[in-house]
Amino acid sequence: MLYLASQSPRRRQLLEQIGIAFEAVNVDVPEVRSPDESPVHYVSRVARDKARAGMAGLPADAIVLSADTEVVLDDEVFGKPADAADATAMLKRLSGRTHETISVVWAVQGTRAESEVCVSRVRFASLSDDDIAAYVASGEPFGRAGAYAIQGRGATLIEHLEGSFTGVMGLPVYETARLLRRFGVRPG
Ligand SMILES: Cc1cn([C@H]2C[C@H](O)[C@@H](COP(=O)(O)OP(=O)(O)OP(=O)(O)O)O2)c(=O)[nH]c1=O
Repeated sequence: MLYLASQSPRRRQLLEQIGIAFEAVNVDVPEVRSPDESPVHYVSRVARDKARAGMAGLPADAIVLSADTEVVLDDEVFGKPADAADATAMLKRLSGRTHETISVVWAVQGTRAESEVCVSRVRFASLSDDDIAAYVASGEPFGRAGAYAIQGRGATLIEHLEGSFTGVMGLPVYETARLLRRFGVRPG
């Protein structure tokens, strides 16, 4: 049986989209980057912690899938904005620049643990203060790494994407399907 250790509705929706049967379990792990930790290592570690936390109380042969997504600009990691001021500051930083989104997916079964990394490059249009204020007022930035959602109104802020749309959204489905195949999990 496959379990998705995530409270993210996006991740559940994307896993459903590819026809994989699963049950969702809620996890909540601290997301704190160590000073010397590279962005990819950090994202991977957090995603792996989610899978390990998700294993608690499940049968020994359960397969647990988890993911983490962060936005990276100039080696700085942008998680979810704390409030409107934080969202505004992040969007100002992203405006007119290209950043990376990093998504790492882990599958864990007993002592076996494997991952896939998906890095995309996203170029934002130059945004006016009014554009940013209107977007923050829409509420969409909250709960989203980097204060935007590519699957929502945020799409109007993005000039160019190089990589994986679903990876930016939170669960890179190509990489996820490839990872799950290695554990014998296929669409039903
Ligand atoms: C960049 C971007 C992020 N996001 C979301 C995906 C993730 O839900 C969130 C990043 O936070 P995460 O910490 O990766 O995930 P989460 O806390 O929402 O869910 P869980 O840990 O329970 O799996 O940002 C979008 O929905 N669209 C986007 O374009």
